[in-house]
Amino acid sequence: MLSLKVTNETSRLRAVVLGTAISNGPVPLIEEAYDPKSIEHIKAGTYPLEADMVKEMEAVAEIFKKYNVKVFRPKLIEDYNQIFARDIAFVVGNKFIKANILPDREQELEALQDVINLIHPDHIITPPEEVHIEGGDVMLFNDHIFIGTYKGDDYSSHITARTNLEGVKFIKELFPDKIVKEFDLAKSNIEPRDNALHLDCCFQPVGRDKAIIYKDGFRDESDYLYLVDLFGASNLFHISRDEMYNMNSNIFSIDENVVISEVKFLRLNTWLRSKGVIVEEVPYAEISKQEGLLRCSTMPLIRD
Ligand SMILES: NC(=[NH2+])NCCC[C@H](N)C(=O)O
Repeated sequence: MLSLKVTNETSRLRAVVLGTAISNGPVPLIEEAYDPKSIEHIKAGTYPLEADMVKEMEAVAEIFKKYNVKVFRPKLIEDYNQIFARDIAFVVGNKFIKANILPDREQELEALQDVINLIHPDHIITPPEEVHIEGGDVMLFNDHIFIGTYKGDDYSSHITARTNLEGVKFIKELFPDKIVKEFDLAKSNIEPRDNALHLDCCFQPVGRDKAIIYKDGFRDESDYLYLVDLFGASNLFHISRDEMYNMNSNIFSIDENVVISEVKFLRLNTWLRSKGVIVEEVPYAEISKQEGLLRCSTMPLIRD
């Protein structure tokens, strides 16, 4: 049995699911893609090659090995995208909450059955159908749960809006002792530079009291100011529109002072090191073409 425990984004990692790029399938048609950055690369003929993405993910697996983190991988589904393990389920405290994910991605959860079998059935939660929620939108910060959502009336026309207000309400009811704060995120089906696909595409805590943030990812300035107030302006690393597009907020913490980051995130990695953080660099630029990065492709099961 697995004793699940996750209460924040940065405590020492012990067990994690890492997605896989093996048998990722052929280049999707534009109408099959479900995020604008993939569409951009399909149109440009620069959609990432499976072999390159497999190499990038193996570099992450190596780092987990170095830090003695137990790694689970999904069972392979032939010709199916299983890179972004983060979104299909998520752990809050000792609960494993199955996501109600985009229908295009539904089969990804079945591939985790071997992991799910190791979890006490009382700790597995299946939300009702009206709840839309994906793990990339759920972020833990000790007594807080942050949730990315989209409050526009045109929610249903945005394939990039993945967590609805029913999802926020569901988490509030499930964890009455937590401070649940939702954030209304900028969405665009066509321009990846104006699209915060999930909360982790524009914000993420790092260390004990710091965070990476992209101001314009928030539709409502008061949501952004809530985080400025909570973390303190001097503890926030602000990223630009291009840095957001390159997914600088989507690094992944192994410990309060150890992160995995992309090798080309020079400005961010320099800031992290200046704060005493050990930065394990990996190439992840090919994966990033699908509008996800390191946090998106990992799902923590146990942290200290
Ligand atoms: N947690 C994340 N930000 N995940 C990114 C997932 C990207 C994937 N292309 C999708 O649209 O679903």
